Amino acid sequence: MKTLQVHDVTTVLSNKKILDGITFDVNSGEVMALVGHNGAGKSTLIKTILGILEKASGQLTVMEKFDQDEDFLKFKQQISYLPEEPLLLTEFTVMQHFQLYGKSYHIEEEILHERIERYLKGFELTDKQNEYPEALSKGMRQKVQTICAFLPDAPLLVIDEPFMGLDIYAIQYFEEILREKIANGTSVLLTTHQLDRVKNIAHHYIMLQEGKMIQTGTINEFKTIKRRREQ
Ligand SMILES: Nc1ncnc2c1ncn2[C@@H]1O[C@H](COP(=O)(O)OP(=O)(O)OP(=O)(O)O)[C@@H](O)[C@H]1O
Repeated sequence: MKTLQVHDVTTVLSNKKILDGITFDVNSGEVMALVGHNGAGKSTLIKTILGILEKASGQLTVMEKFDQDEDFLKFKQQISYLPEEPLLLTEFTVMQHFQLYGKSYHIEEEILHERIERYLKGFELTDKQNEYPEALSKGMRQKVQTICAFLPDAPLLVIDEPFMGLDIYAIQYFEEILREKIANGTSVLLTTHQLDRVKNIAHHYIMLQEGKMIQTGTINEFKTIKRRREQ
């Protein structure tokens, strides 16, 4: 099953082509890493897939049936997103954020509570569940945002720079949950500046440069290229 199909996607911002003819698939249970220098177009690609930015042309399909142009709501419900910086709502407590995600993704009440309890414990946030974001540290806010992204069983998980702001224990727990999800068939599309940190999770990579795909392959191929360059 192709969880995500990106076909000839072009994005134009301020009359400039920021993404140019991007085409790739992510299969179920597969992890795709987007790499590239600052300004290569990684965030633009993610925002275009999520519909935060409008594509100028091309086609985006999830689960081989939900087209971004035809049924945006269904398309979006198949995707869970973890941004690089937490996007929490100041007027909602930690628990209220989780309930909001539960409602948006139609998560069964019992399952939702089980997951909330498990992730709060894993990220050592149980005593913070009734706090508002302003009472949390930056890392704690990122943990809350991570839990929000982990709660749904969405087939595609999009992560902008994983592990951002998390301590070593939180990174270990993050990886544990991520691996569990991947083993259960979740596909992951992530961006990273440090492929070394995700080389044991990712299966494939795409290298972007000035909005174009200049290289793609398996992570093992990437490691070989990198080694050759370093020799
Ligand atoms: N709203 C905008 N209007 C015009 N140009 C933009 C806009 N947003 C981004 N860009 C340009 O698009 C290009 C790609 O930016 P993008 O943020 O996608 O890169 P990135 O690969 O995510 O970089 P980084 O690694 O620094 O996060 C850059 O040249 C940037 O200046």
